[in-house]
Amino acid sequence: MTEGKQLQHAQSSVLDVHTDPFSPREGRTLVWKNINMTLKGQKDEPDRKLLDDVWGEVPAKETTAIMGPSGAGKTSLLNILAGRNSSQGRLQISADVRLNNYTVDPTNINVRQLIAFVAQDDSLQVTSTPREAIYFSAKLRLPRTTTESQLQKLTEKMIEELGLTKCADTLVGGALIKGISGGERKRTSVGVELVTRPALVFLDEPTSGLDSFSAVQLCQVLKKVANAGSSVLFTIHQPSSEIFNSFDRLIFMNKGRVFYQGSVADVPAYFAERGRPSPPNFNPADWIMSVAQSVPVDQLDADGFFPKDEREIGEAFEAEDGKDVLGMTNTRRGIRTDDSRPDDRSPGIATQISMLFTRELVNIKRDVTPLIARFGLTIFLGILVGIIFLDVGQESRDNFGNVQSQFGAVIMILLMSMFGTAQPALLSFPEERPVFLREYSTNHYSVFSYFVSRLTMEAVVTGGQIMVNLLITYFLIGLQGNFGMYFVTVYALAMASTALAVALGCSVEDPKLAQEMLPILFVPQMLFAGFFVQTELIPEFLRWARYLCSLTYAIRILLINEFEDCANEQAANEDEPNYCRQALDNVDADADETWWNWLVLVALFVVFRVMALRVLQLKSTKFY
Ligand SMILES: Nc1ncnc2c1ncn2[C@@H]1O[C@H](COP(=O)(O)OP(=O)(O)OP(=O)(O)O)[C@@H](O)[C@H]1O
Repeated sequence: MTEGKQLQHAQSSVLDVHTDPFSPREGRTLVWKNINMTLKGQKDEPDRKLLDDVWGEVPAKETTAIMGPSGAGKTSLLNILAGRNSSQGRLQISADVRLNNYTVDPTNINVRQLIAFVAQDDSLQVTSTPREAIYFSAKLRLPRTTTESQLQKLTEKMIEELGLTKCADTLVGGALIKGISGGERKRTSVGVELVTRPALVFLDEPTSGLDSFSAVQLCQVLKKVANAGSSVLFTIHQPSSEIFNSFDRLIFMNKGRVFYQGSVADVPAYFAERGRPSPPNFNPADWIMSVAQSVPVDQLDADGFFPKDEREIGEAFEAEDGKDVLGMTNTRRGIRTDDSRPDDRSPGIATQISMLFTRELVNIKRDVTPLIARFGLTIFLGILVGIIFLDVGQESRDNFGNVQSQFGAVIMILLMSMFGTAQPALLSFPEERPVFLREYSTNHYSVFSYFVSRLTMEAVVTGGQIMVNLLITYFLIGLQGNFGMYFVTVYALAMASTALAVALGCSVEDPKLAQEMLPILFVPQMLFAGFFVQTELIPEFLRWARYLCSLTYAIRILLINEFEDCANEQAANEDEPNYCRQALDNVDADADETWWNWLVLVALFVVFRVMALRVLQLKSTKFY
């Protein structure tokens, strides 16, 4: 070969490594023993052993299937190994799990991020297409040196291998948006994980919902991944004989115990030796399933099924000081091997934020109904309030009733903005939670990047919403305070309220529960703001709470903006009652302290945002 050709060859093989999802990789062997899972009985109930001394391994370069009757413990085992199940409540789990013979705690987020996990319920962004979902995963998880053209080629290859070409540009879809079929969604989830060339791949029932052709096609893809060096482990229900014979290894679970473990090729001999040979022309998978389900356990035990763990796996390696499992150094974004170079790092925070922000923009564009509803409602309520308080702001302020109506109009604008912006923020995270947790736990981006991209989007949408609200209400009502001051104050209140809403939203798992929490968000604000009940009438031990209510400060700033001039003018005429001053006094508004109100309003925004970020960080490491 000439020098030029050698160079060309070297360049093309470098390109292949980056564009081929099945390029060779260093494998990892996962070994486990003594996995027990017990459900503690209540009162006199006996304990229930759900997994009993389960042992096994997933060697590199092989596909291992977990099979067994319903309730045998397949999903429990897979979830324990993938760190998605741990002791809680009455459930007690103990396990000795080793990765390359280093003891690991699979629930540790750093270990979880080493495993590509495809869950049964695929949590994909509903407004993305399969092509976009796979590209998003590749872009954020592959080394930052991967070029755009390599990412595109890799994505296309993955789409082709998984038979997704026809639906590559159709939306994934969900409950309210029509999209690709369940099987296509499943294959997209698989593609999202495989595109990063992971060393460990776990899949929970990847073939369920697929037709037989697609199921075979998917198993071939998994086989290719294993051939490239990965360890592949998956649960499966009722495989056809073609699929069954395509696995390398089988772990057959029965009643929480290992019923068979070993090579698929050895299955017929194993059953024959124990007096249960598979009849000719019978799907071996169906046969072993029928033996496991129809023969009493005592009999199976006596026949020599349920093999004991006789492997000599020896002592686990000790992790070195300052290093985590596998002799790896723990870094901010997961575990990195010692020999990983700066170029191997996945993209930084700026790319993560820009990718997330762009996806959110596309999401809004494709699912525009919530945005239309949000702005539509703002316009409707703005017009309603504007008509009810039409020109009230222009009325003489020598009259108590007029000042009271003007006071009411300002409060209405603030309440409307607070409700209209905080409510969607409260509900949005619980809805996005499954996608966020999946992506975070598979190392797509940091919590901080997710948080900043969400905050930026919220800031833009909230700004627009407040502007629309004020353009209608301010002019219809005929308010006299400075318009710019109205905008910044209402905007600051909306951002502080959404900050609290986001903190609450991040702390609950269920969108319905988030809905139930709405009153907590608003009722205290209204109670402590001083316009329903005077502060002096609130029990002393509760008065401190008003300092936490952003509404209190926004009201003061806006009332000063609206009434301060008139309060000073009326003060010149000492014989007349000063209604503007009374309105300000009612809420303890003092023009000399405006800066203080601003300071607290901004501080509340910052404190609630940091609180939300912390809650999100804490919650994101738990994924069961
Ligand atoms: N958190 C839990 N609390 C109580 N029981 C549990 C829990 N998780 C699993 N189990 C019980 O453990 C047993 C094994 O459940 P698992 O979901 O692992 O079975 P499986 O083999 O995956 O079943 P299937 O094929 O039907 O999905 C079942 O009897 C189940 O009810």
